[in-house]
Amino acid sequence: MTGNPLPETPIVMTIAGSDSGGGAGIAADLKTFAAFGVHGTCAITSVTAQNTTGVLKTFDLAPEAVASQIEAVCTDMNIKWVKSGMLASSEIVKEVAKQVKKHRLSLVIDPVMAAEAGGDLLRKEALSVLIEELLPLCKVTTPNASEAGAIAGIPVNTHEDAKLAARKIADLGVESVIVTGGHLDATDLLYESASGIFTRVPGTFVRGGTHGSGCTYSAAMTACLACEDSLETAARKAKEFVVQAIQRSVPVGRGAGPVNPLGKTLEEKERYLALKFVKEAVLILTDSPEFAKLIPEVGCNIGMAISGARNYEDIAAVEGRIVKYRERANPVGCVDFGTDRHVARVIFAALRENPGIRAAMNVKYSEEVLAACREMGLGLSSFDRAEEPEGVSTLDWGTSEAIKEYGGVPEVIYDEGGVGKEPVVRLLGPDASELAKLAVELARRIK
Ligand SMILES: Cc1ncc(COP(=O)(O)OP(=O)(O)O)c(N)n1
Ligand SMILES: Cc1nc(C(=O)O)sc1CCOP(=O)(O)O
Repeated sequence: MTGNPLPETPIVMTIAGSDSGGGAGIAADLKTFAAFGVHGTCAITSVTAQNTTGVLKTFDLAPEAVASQIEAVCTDMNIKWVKSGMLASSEIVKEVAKQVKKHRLSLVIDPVMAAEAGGDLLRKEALSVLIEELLPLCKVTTPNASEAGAIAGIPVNTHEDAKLAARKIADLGVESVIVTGGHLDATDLLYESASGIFTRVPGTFVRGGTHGSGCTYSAAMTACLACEDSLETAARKAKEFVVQAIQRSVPVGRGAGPVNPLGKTLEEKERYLALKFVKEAVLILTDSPEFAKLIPEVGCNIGMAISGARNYEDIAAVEGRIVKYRERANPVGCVDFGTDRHVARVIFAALRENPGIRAAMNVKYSEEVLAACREMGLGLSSFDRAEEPEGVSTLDWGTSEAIKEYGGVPEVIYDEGGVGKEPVVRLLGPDASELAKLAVELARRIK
């Protein structure tokens, strides 16, 4: 075969502790590496018994165990960029310095000292070893304000303090310093010692869900640098990445919620699948000559939600509905997110009861359609528009009423209409393409 070879996947490493709660340390780092599409490897320095409320115990590994892990990976794989996180003890810091020199690694240091929720992660006496032996070997270090203050020996409460601290840290022999701004405001400060230039990297301040954000930020920097981004580009991408990972934090545990580095990747996959299922459904409906007779006067739509859907933008459906034209079903517009309201309300009411029911569509009401549904063994429930209280959304209220009456989400929810309101039958199920097949089968059973 000829043609260009695929670009090599960069291989990176994290030298850090494990967090049993899955929020920080190597868990955050490896998820972040995966989200950036680089191959992540790890050398564990310490096993922490940790959760969202803090660090309960730490079990530091012997320096030889850390060295062995680095050796195993570096003698087998082509590694350039590595990051360090929790280094725990002077002995481990010294060993990591030895390995960085031996394997000529480009190092990003996240100078982890303590966990946000409480618990020391670097012994007091190890700080001077970190300052004297490891920091001079690194390309970039990413302290937060309090870590920058501890290294520089000054309190860091303002941007001017952060600038002074960054210069002092650079004077230790560090090429670039990024004082991350989560504790001051949302702005990070990047200092490049060769040029003496400061660059501000602004971000969005997000409250809560920040456990593991420092680890995620430095892992994102490492991944971007391994992909040959410039320092400033890497700093901007890492900032953007950490903000969206905090925004997607999942509420686990009773304390500081962990960041969710893979949240966006999974959401993108969900969006791809929802679009795919609805597009398949539209093809099934438009390819079937029988289906046209099930299209109501108001038109029909079919929609599917991504998992964890929160608003209309999380539901894919047909823009402008599906209408009957020349005795065939025709989509008016494209399948896209945020295009539908009615079917979306039905889906949201169903999701509240059963998160597995993600798709709905409406079809023409008739006694014959209801009889065919019963014949097919589908579960039916209904609501009466005459009983609708004032100030509610009909479909939100009506679907919930029908679900309550049925004791779960039925496959079919209908209403018999009202003054100026066409009666409608709605089909509900886990995915849009199966619903479309069901609708075609229903159409075949009626005249
Ligand atoms: C094992 C381990 N390593 C590092 C940290 C600190 O992580 P960080 O990203 O700074 O987040 P917080 O813990 O401060 O929320 C850790 N906790 N555990
Ligand atoms: C008009 C209508 N009524 C429905 C019902 O369930 O009562 S479903 C439906 C079609 C979907 O409409 P849109 O794409 O404008 O949200």
